[in-house]
Order: sequence, then structure tokens, then C-alpha cells
Amino acid sequence: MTMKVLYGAGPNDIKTYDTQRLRDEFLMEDLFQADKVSFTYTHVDRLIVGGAVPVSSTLSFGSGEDIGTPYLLSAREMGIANLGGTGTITVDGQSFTLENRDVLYLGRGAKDISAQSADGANPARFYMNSVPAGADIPHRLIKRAESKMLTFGDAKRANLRNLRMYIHPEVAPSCLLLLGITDLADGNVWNTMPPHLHERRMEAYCYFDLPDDERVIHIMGRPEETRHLVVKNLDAVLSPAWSIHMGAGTSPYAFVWGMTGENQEYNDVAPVALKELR
Ligand SMILES: O=C(O)C(=O)C[C@H](O)C(=O)CO
Ligand SMILES: [Zn+2]
Repeated sequence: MTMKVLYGAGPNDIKTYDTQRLRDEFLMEDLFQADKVSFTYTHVDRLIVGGAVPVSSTLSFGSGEDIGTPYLLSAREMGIANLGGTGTITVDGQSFTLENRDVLYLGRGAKDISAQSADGANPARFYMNSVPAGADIPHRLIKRAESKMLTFGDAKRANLRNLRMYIHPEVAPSCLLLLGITDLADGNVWNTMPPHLHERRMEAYCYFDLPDDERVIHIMGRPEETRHLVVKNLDAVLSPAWSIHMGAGTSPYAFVWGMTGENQEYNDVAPVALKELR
């Protein structure tokens, strides 16, 4: 298990960043490596982002040695989305089988966690978001069919998309984590249009189901001074509360969004008019 650290940057910092520096501070690449568990600890609302790809062996994790607690989830909750083939997460002897696009909520207090694929030739790809938690909420598997789907956008503006909420007060409760998956409809390219800010929550995106040679141009920064990151399949992007987040792909794609902060009010967002962007 590896734990990288990102300290986070502010809007004034990124004014002077070149491409590499911007990528170093906001882009998480290589989260999904065969037979590895890779975490990035961000100092942005203490979100931990991770990936686990069990191919030839079961991967075990859960120790808190990198974060100063007995276990990784001694004081945290976690959402795990399966972006690959069927797999199983076992938590303190309790097993949950996740098919593609199922999500597992792990409540505070989980100790020993392991990840296994049903078929190493089509491995599970477990994407994880973990945030500090103030209560013990039972672990829960949320099947794709149980998620709450909302449709946004308009095909004429190339931004028609389905957003599925999984870890959300209306579907599966948590302390402060929110997690869902958005799919672009065929022929549509723009996510999160119009862009928005949510001052009371930060967010992370993990783009997936994007062919290897295709890219998403992820746009971030203050509305009046934007920057972009060119991202590939299975890259994750950190979006602090001060940053807009939107993107356009060169082909259809999907992404997992995870949020934490002061509240879980999905509608506590401030849309940004396109004419305000620079
Ligand atoms: O395409 C979208 O719109 C989204 O998926 C928006 C995200 O859910 C989001 O940014 C929530 O704050
Ligand atoms: Zn958002």
C-alpha cells in the first residue's frame, strides 16, 4: 500500500503554475496498478483518494500507520466504486460482491479490508474516497439499480448526461461523504455544464470508460482565471471548493464524483454563467 501526499494549492498559487506543476498538485495518475493499493492523502478537506486492482492476488489494507490512527477507517468513512470486472471487498469477515458500477459504503470503525477479483483477466478496479467521519454508520452495498438517477443537459448542446447518486442522504446515508457516477450520453461531450462552484464542499473526479487514445480536457480554477488539465482514462482530479470543475471529452466517458465539506446539500451550488469564464 502506498500513500502519496498532496498539500493543496490556492487560487493565487495556480496563477504562476506551469503545466507540470498544475498536474502535480491536482492530478492523481497511476491510482490503478495491477496488484497494488495506491492512496493519495490530500490536505483538501483531508480527502483520501485510492485505487486497488487485484489481479493475481487478494490485496489487503486497512492499517492506519500512514495517518496516525490504529486503522485507516478508525476515524473515517469510505466509498468504494467498482469501475472494472466483478470483485469482492471483505471487511472484518463480512463480504460484499461489487459488479461494475456498484458502490460500497464503509462506515467508521472498519479494520481489516481486502479486495479480490472474480476473474484476474477482467479485474475489479476499486476506486476509493475516504473522509473524516463523526459517527458509526453500517457498511452498505449500493447496487447500481438502487442509485437515484437524474438526467441533466441537452443533446443539442452536447451535454446530455445521467447522474447517479449512490452515497447520498436520499439513497444511502453517510456522515459527510457524497459519491455518485455521471455518464455522458452517446455523442455528448460536456460534463457539469453550466459549471459551478460549491464553497462549502470540495470534490474529486475520477474519469473512466474513456478509450486509451482519447482524452478529457478538464477545466478548473477561478471562473475569471481558468486552467486546464488533459486527463486520460482512470485519472482523478482534485477540485477544491474555490475551483470550478467541468470538462469535455474527445469521446464519451463517465466519471465518479465524490464530495465532502460542511454539508450534503447537493443543490448548495452556485452556477457560473459561461460569459463569466476567462
Ligand atoms: O455532470 C454533472 O453535472 C455532474 O456530474 C456534476 C457533479 O455531480 C458535481 O459537480 C456535483 O457537485
Ligand atoms: Zn461540483
